[in-house]
Amino acid sequence: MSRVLYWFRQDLRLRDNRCFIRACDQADALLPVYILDPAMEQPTRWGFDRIGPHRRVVLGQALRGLDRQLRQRGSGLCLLQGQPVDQLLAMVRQGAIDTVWVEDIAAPQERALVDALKQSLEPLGVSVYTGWQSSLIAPDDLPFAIDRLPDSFTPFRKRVEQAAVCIEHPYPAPDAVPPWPESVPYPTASIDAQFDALCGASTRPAVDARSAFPCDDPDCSVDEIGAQRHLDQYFARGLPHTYKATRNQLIGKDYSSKWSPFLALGVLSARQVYAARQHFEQARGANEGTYWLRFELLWRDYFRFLHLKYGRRLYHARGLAPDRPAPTHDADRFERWKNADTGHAFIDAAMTELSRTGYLSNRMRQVVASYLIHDLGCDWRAGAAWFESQLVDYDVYSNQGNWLYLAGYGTDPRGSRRFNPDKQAQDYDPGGAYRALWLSGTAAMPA
Ligand SMILES: Cc1cc2nc3c(=O)[nH]c(=O)nc-3n(C[C@H](O)[C@H](O)[C@H](O)COP(=O)(O)OP(=O)(O)OC[C@H]3O[C@@H](n4cnc5c(N)ncnc54)[C@H](O)[C@@H]3O)c2cc1C
Repeated sequence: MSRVLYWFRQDLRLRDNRCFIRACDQADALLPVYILDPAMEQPTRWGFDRIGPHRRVVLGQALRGLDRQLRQRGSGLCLLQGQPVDQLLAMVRQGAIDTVWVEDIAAPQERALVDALKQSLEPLGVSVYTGWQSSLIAPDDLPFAIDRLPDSFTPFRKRVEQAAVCIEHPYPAPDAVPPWPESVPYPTASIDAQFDALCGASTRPAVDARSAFPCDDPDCSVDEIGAQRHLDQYFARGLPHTYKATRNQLIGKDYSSKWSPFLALGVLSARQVYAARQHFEQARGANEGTYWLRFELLWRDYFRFLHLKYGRRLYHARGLAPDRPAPTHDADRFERWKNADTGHAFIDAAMTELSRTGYLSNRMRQVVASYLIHDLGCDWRAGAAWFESQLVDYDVYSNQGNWLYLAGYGTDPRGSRRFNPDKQAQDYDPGGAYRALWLSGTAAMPA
């Protein structure tokens, strides 16, 4: 009799969740667990909450959705709160668990937790298995070993494209999930009540009708069913064909795919997105828009592979460029940036959008990050931490990689990247509609 515990982290889905499928195959009894870690409730070293209100909303949606999927298959989600290793150790004892499965996340804190878990459990005879599954391309399918990953994106993309690397098909969800171990009782309260009790239902942010990704709208629900619905409507409306032309716009729901919140919580896999895109190209034709979506997914992979190659070094103040001067910081300027009070209308509009909605276009992420680092002289790590707190699509790899890249401590061969905010406003908000939307509500504003 094999009793397995599956620890869900950034993979809150059943479809194309290879580690979960393997755990199900192996188990006679299986306990699916998610842990709310109090470390995430601690303020950051920069003095604000590590998880802001919009991130709590999407996490709640994803966990409720996962619980529904599990219940439909005769199981359910065991929601715990506490230090993860302690919690898992207690559940292993209570459930007489012999095997733990968890997705591999190649970021230092996430890896340290798994290392600590192995140290606690392996002496007890409990095996801990990890599996890599968050990239589009499996690392073993790359045309080079990971330590030979090119140090900038373009050669990486070219080599992957030249090698015509094959992308695996997504796996279906398991039809049934093994029952919980008998010694672990199902909770009496619903997952809604548990989540609200643990995370505080009263802290829900107000709905903002201007949002480019209104996470309170049922159409945007960040769970497995919502992800499929979102994907279906995006392709059905032919939006990939216009993606290249619209991707730098700033207002509305459709200028970019808005796949990122689903991917970040893991309610959708990159392979599912890719398969849908392939199907769309076969049925309705490829063009530069469909190509460019693939191109962006390769950026997402690139930051993942950089973590596999460099790990902890990406978290040093000077990242991959130890010979460059260390970042400077000014706490007062940082506060003003974060609170949309810099006096630069384009920047303040974006920082308002971010804190009101938890989403920001890629263009404005680049502009405000560059402004913080290169115009205000602040530490990129403070900016990265603020994005981590706010973004509904926070993804450790993409966030760290993009901030490092803009600060010039990453892999960009051109060194640091400054975006001139006045020119950016002229180019991307020539009529001032974006600034008007976020600074005064509605009225158009001169450039
Ligand atoms: C400073 C900074 C921080 C960022 N932090 C995050 C983050 O925490 N989480 C996150 O998912 N993305 C992050 N990005 C990347 C990018 O801004 C978002 O992925 C994108 O805006 C999400 O919207 P979308 O899904 O509509 O993207 P689309 O433009 O429709 O792109 C499709 C998908 O490609 C991927 N992608 C697109 N651009 C990038 C990129 N530059 N880097 C990595 N992947 C990309 C995403 O998975 C995205 O969902 C950051 C960018 C910057 C400049």
